Amino acid sequence: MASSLYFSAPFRTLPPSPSLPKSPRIPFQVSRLSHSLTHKSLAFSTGIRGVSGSGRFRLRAKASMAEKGKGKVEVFDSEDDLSVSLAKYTADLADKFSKLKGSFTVVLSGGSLIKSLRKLVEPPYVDAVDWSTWHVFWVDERVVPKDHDDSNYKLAFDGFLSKVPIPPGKVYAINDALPAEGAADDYETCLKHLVKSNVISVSAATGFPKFDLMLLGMGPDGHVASLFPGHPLVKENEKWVTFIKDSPKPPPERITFTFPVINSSANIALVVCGAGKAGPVHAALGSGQNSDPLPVQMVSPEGELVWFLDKDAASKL
Ligand SMILES: O=C1O[C@H](COP(=O)(O)O)[C@@H](O)[C@H](O)[C@H]1O
Repeated sequence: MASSLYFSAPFRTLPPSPSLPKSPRIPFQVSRLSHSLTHKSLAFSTGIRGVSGSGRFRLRAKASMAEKGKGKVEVFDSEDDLSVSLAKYTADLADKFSKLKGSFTVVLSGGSLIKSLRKLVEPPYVDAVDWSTWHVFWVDERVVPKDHDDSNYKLAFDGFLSKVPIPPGKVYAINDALPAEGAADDYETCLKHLVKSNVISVSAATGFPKFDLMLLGMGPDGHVASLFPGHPLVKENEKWVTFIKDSPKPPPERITFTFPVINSSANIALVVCGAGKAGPVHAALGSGQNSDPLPVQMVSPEGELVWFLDKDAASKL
């Protein structure tokens, strides 16, 4: 299973793996590629074939991927298979951090990511996870009321948070009564309080908050959070949380974590599905180089980066 690469201790409260859904990951070949990518000294240039339910595809990796620390790459036959593995990965990390320090700080995106978390709110995880230790944040949020259809909070509440017993006081939504700039400042102040009270760790390397896990989606243009290609916000390197009033994707007003915060994370999962996103995935993981990197290419955490791709998103690799 993917998670066995991370932890030697099994997730004790869960049933033994035979009763869990079988690993849907396109097996072995991709797993070997993934493993190799974590070894920076390993120089290789290889074409790797995997056979999925619906045909043959090819993954190609070069030494430069490993050297640049592009992370581990997991490719799944379908989005459904991906969601099974993402649930286990998230539950394992929650278990690890909760045992280590009594809490688990997790940052959500909006968009399709929330649907891909659906297996986490089903058995066995819904009953086995200790939800009381979770602290939930948003990597970006649209400046709309919390009950608005564009709200990332509403999306997460409807699809995830309303189904699990995370204490409401540990779910940190933005203040939707404030305009964009005020909401960003307010959220940053909230994070600073939580750092002071040791709920959120700090990166010794950067001084920015260090979340245990960020679950990031990616748009078809290669944006992550609300950091869009070519927008000056991608270069923000002092603020923790900033705002945008001219988002190319509606709604225009949003707040977003900055790259120094994103990249101080202990773990990042980049969850990407669909052929419409294959181009940016190729830009990030393929062998070519572009002079003006897409935001997704700027995701480079001090901890572990794992790509969860369905085979359509990986189709250009
Ligand atoms: O606007 C946003 O888009 C991205 C990507 O969304 P997706 O539906 O294409 O997966 C999302 O990660 C971000 O949180 C959201 O505000």
